Amino acid sequence: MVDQVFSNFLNWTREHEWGYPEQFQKTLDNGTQLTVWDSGVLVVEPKHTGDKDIILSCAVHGNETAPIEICSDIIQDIISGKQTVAHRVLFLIANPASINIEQRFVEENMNRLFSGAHSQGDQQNKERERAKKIEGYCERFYTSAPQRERRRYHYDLHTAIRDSKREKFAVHPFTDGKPYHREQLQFLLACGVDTILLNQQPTTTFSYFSYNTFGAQAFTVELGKVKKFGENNRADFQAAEDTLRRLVGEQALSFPEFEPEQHFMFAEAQTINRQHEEFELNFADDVANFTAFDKGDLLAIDGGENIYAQHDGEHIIFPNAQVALGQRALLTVIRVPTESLELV
Ligand SMILES: O=C(O)CCC(=O)N[C@@H](CCC(=O)O)C(=O)O
Ligand SMILES: [Zn+2]
Repeated sequence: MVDQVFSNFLNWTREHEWGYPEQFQKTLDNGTQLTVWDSGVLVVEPKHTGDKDIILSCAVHGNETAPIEICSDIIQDIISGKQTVAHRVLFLIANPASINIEQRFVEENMNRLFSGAHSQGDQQNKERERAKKIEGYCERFYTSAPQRERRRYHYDLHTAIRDSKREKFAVHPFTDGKPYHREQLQFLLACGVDTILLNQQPTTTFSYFSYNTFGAQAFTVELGKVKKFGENNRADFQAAEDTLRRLVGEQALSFPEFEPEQHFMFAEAQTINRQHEEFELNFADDVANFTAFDKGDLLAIDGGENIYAQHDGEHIIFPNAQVALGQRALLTVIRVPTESLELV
């Protein structure tokens, strides 16, 4: 079995879509230790590890294939010795069953199940069980690091359902007053991500969980548009892949000098949760993310209640009228000057 696990970790993971009860280990010729905690859960530890503990996750949504291809390629290059490893890394292929059915999720959107949401209410399903286990793997990974100063990172890689006027963007979890990190903005810029959405309230997303629970620098990173396996133009993702490989493989990353005008920051204006079966968006399915509306424009009708833009230049993100009741059907954001933010 161990040969199967490491010869193609993604394929083996997909064959055991809801988990695998045994662990596997392998030590590479260069001394790097590989430990499989579960299907889709791989810990990589170099012999002399640097000070970063990095989580790279993909397939929280199973039809977002480009991040899965990127993670799989990096994993296989680590196993073959082609990709160097300077820091501890936890790779998570979060929802393999949803990959297998080529859908965003099987029963329930996994990216609404973190920070304990998996155990709230009466509902039980495999995505809830998996989200709970994933929380445990993150805790085990961050807390089993060597006892010296550590820096924690988590990039949760996604692609978006709609086209986007700003192709690559990241969601920064709610900070509750803590400052933003210039180094992270520079890292994301090197990935080709020049646009950051600043959440203004806690969420039950994976990146908020890592940020809030473990103090990790954590982001949901939207790298492009949802496509099927094999249909992604990998050149569109090259900067992101190269930068993730540098993060894993180099002791310290250096970036060009921070220039505020290179970063496009947007603050959450409204989060519109669907409250009624009768819910409609007041714009077409092909209206792209980051399309701007003006104050007073009708955005959605929820059970007879009209929901309007509250600002000029209010940009729509992630519109989806089909979400489950109570879940986010639309996020709106407004541009904020980078200089107005507290940056360290
Ligand atoms: O394109 C869409 O509508 C959804 C893309 C996606 O999966 N986005 C994440 C964002 C998570 C966050 O707000 O941090 C999601 O909706 O789970
Ligand atoms: Zn997603």
